[in-house]
Parts: sequence; C-alpha cells; structure tokens
Amino acid sequence: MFKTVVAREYNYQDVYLRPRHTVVNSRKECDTSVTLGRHKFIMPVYPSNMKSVVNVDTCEFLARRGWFYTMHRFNVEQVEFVSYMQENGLVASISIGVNDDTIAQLKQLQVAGLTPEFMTLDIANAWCPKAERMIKYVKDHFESFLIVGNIAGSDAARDVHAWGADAIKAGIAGGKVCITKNKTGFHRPMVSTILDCASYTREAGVPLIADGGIVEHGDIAKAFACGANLVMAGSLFAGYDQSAGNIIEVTIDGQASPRAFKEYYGSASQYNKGEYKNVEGKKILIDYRGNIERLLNELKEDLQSSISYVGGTKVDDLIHAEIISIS
Ligand SMILES: NC(=O)C1=CN([C@@H]2O[C@H](COP(=O)(O)OP(=O)(O)OC[C@H]3O[C@@H](n4cnc5c(N)ncnc54)[C@H](OP(=O)(O)O)[C@@H]3O)[C@@H](O)[C@H]2O)C=CC1
Ligand SMILES: Nc1nc2c(ncn2[C@@H]2O[C@H](COP(=O)(O)O)[C@@H](O)[C@H]2O)c(=O)[nH]1
Repeated sequence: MFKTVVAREYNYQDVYLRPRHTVVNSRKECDTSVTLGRHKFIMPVYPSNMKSVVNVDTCEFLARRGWFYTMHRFNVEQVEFVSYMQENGLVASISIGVNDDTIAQLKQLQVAGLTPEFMTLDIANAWCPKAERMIKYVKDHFESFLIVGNIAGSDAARDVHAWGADAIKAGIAGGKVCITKNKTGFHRPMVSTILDCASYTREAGVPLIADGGIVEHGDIAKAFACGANLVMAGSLFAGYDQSAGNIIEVTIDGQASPRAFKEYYGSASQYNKGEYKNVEGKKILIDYRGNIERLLNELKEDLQSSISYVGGTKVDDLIHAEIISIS
C-alpha cells in the first residue's frame, strides 16, 4: 500500500481524566501557581495575544493581579508599552513577528535601553526559516525570556528549542476562529499535539504552552495531564468587560431588548489584517459576560478542584492523571 492514515489522534473532547484518591482537606490547599523564567504567576492560564482579546488595559489588569499575559503584536508601540508597564513595576510581555519591521521595533527597544521580561514570537508555524532567524536575533541581542509558537509536534519542538527558544507554544489550527484546517487541510488535535510535544519538552526541561481549543474549563486540566505547563486561550477570555473586543448589541427577532455580544476575530482574519490576503481566521460574535473577575475566580477554583481529583497539591501533579479515551 502506498500510504495509510498515520494515527488516531485526540482532542480535549475525546478524553477525560480518571479520578484518584484526594489527599487535601480543602480545595483551597491546592496551589495553582506557575513559574515561568524568573517570575511566578498565580495561575498557569492566560489570554491569547490577539487584538480582539487583549489591549493595554487588559494586560495591566492581569499583571496587577499576578496573572501572566502577553500583549499582541498588531500596531503596538513597543517602546511605549514596555516603558509603561515597567515604570509601574509590572512585568513587560510583548509579542513579535518574524519580518524586518520586528527587527526595527527591537532596535528601538535597544536604543531606549529597554528589555521586556518576556517576548513571544507569534507566527502560525514557527518551524520555519524566518522564525529561526528571529529567535537567533532576539537571543543575540536581549536577555528576555523567549516563548516561540506555534508548533504541533516533538520534531518541531526539538528544532525550535535548538534555535534558542526558552519556552514553546503548541497548537496549530485548533482555535475557535481558526479556518486554517478548512483552507489548508492542516491541523492536529490538541491532546495529541500536547502529548507529542511534551515527549520532548518534559525531557528537555522546556516549558510547554498549550494554545487554543479550550472549550470547557476542564480542558485546562486535561492539557496539564498531557504535559503542558501553561495554557493560552482566546475565546474563553474574549467576552468580558476587560477583553479588548467591541461590544455589539443585536436585536433578535421577537425579543424586546437587544442582546449584547463581543466581537472575537482571528489574528489572520481579514478584519485584523485589513485586507483579504492569506486569510486563515474569521470574526464571530460571542456572548457578552460582564466583569472578568468572576471567570478568573472560577478558573482558579476549578483548577484547584482538578488538582484535588488527581490526588495532588500543585498543578504539575496533574501529569499523574490517567487519560481515558471515550470515543
Ligand atoms: N495557531 C494557529 O493555528 C494559527 C495562528 N495564526 C495567527 O495569525 C497571525 C498571522 O500569522 P502568520 O500568517 O503566520 O503571520 P504573518 O501573516 O504575520 O506572516 C509572517 C511572515 O511569515 C511568512 N509566512 C507566513 N506563513 C508562511 C508559510 N506558511 N510559509 C512561508 N512563509 C510564511 C509571511 O510571508 P507571506 O505572507 O508572503 O507568506 C510573512 O512574511 C499570527 O498572529 C498567528 O499566530 C494564523 C494561522 C494559524
Ligand atoms: N488558524 C488561526 N488561528 C488563530 C487565529 N488567530 C488566533 N489563532 C489561534 O487561536 C488561539 C485561540 O483559540 P481559542 O480556541 O482559545 O479561541 C490563539 O491563541 C491562536 O493560537 C487565526 O486567525 N487563525
């Protein structure tokens, strides 16, 4: 036979975690903190670096509460952003691209004597020559902790780490506003993506960030069970007052008062790009949900509960969870 289907692969919805003996007396005893580089954050989950999810206010809001964040890279004054955050005693975490405009932005940071604590190289497939060039440039010129994404397998993780990445972000074409899989045929389900990437990153001691595809809060615990160290999510965070997207009111047939939604669009959507070129994302409306504080508290409570179900006391104990396939 010329070819066969390589493997059965799994998404979050295809698996659950098998409960174990709980050792704590209260879920509050479970520690949700995570250390990335030289910094400790109160939760291992953070919003996507997308223009419809975060803006300066979102980043400041999260940083002040001890959450990790990454500013997006679209029309951002990097010098202004980094100095603003650092002057306020907050961690500066920016996103960068792979082209010469990024080199120009990085030179401006150097001239201003600024070093962001974190940089995230943001491209759809970071397993490519332009990403290699940019990783090497950043590592040659800055002390910043460099997250590189996205990739979808251990082979890519190995290369990107060898090029100089300090942490790796994984997940290709699994996002809610993604149309990459429809337009190109390429995608890898998240559970399989994480398991494969973690087979390299765990051994190498490189933090792994699982990006996209979170539908239920429990998917976050599943990501850690597969070997991720942090989770990035877009749609989960996009519906709130503190999220960056516009509020849209829609009057639905037969209803007296309009219903509120938030705009959520992909970084590779026509809306974000300003032109219909290499479009691999779409714009949707998602339910408006009010203040984000409730979500942040609930995410913490749910993760503490997950840690208790695995019989652990900290996030990394979730790696001991047995993963059950239900499909
Ligand atoms: N996580 C995911 O699954 C995906 C995420 N995205 C997001 O959308 C945004 C835009 O992403 P992206 O299109 O990667 O970046 P850009 O549009 O910013 O492209 C960056 C540069 O890389 C080149 N490039 C991009 N893709 C390829 C490719 N497949 N082969 C060769 N060169 C390439 C582009 O050249 P040229 O345009 O000439 O090809 C361009 O010069 C990012 O924020 C990204 O995270 C997009 C798709 C999937
Ligand atoms: N294929 C595309 N993926 C995109 C685009 N913009 C962002 N993204 C990725 O999606 C996640 C968020 O996913 P969600 O399921 O949590 O909503 C984000 O972090 C990016 O990795 C895009 O235009 N096309």
